[in-house]
Amino acid sequence: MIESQKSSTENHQPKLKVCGLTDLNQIRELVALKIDFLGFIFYNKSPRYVLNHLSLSEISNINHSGKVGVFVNEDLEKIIKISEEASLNFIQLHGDENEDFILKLRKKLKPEVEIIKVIRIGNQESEARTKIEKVFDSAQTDNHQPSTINYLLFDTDSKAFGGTGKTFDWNILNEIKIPIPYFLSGGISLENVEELKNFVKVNMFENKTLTKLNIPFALDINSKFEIEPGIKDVKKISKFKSLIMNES
Ligand SMILES: O=C(O)c1ccccc1N[C@@H]1O[C@H](COP(=O)(O)O)[C@@H](O)[C@H]1O
Repeated sequence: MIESQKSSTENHQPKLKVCGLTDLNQIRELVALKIDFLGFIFYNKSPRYVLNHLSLSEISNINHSGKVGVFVNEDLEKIIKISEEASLNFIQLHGDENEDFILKLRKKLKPEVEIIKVIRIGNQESEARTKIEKVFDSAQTDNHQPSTINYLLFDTDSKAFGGTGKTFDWNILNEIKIPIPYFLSGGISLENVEELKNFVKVNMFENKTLTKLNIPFALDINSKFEIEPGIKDVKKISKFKSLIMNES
């Protein structure tokens, strides 16, 4: 486990990712706010498609160690090229990428670039469990390195893949053993912040039989903190951060 994973699970304070960024001034404000992860969407069907607004070299010049590129069923060579030219630190696979693809990607990516695999959750706990097990079972049978996937990210299932602003039932995760740190995503907003804090607390104090990793490693916010797609409401993000960090 890398240092950043250790510190977050030990102090139980989830980190924060803001996704769908397209504006350099806003990115500077978020860097000043010490947001842990900055998400850029490289899916051209998204209304937050970053390359309509910023070039790869502009993204590369952003001085931050948590730059996440979000891809949906993208060509492997294209992910590698974008990852290198934009100096990304994390690759978020938000589509139906299979284990074979992920292994090939791992081999071609720079070793320091980490992989976040998204699992889209519907209404069924059993389905969520199967999806998680599938990712890790095949990793073992194929002799994959344990570090092929560094993080999971749970988002609400949808035909649009992501950015729907819809939540799933987080309690589905309560009884599932999640083997690596995860990002919690999907419709997180100021309106469900108390519910969210409660979810984190339940996993911290009541699920003693489960690993501490069941506490989200990071929270991922997006469409519920926007003025329009890709343009964030930085004040709202700052308020959310204070509430989550118990600063107010
Ligand atoms: O935001 C998008 O447009 C998007 C499109 C395709 C795949 C992922 C996308 N965003 C990711 O969706 C989740 C949740 O967003 P929301 O809070 O429900 O709006 C987040 O992880 C984004 O990375």
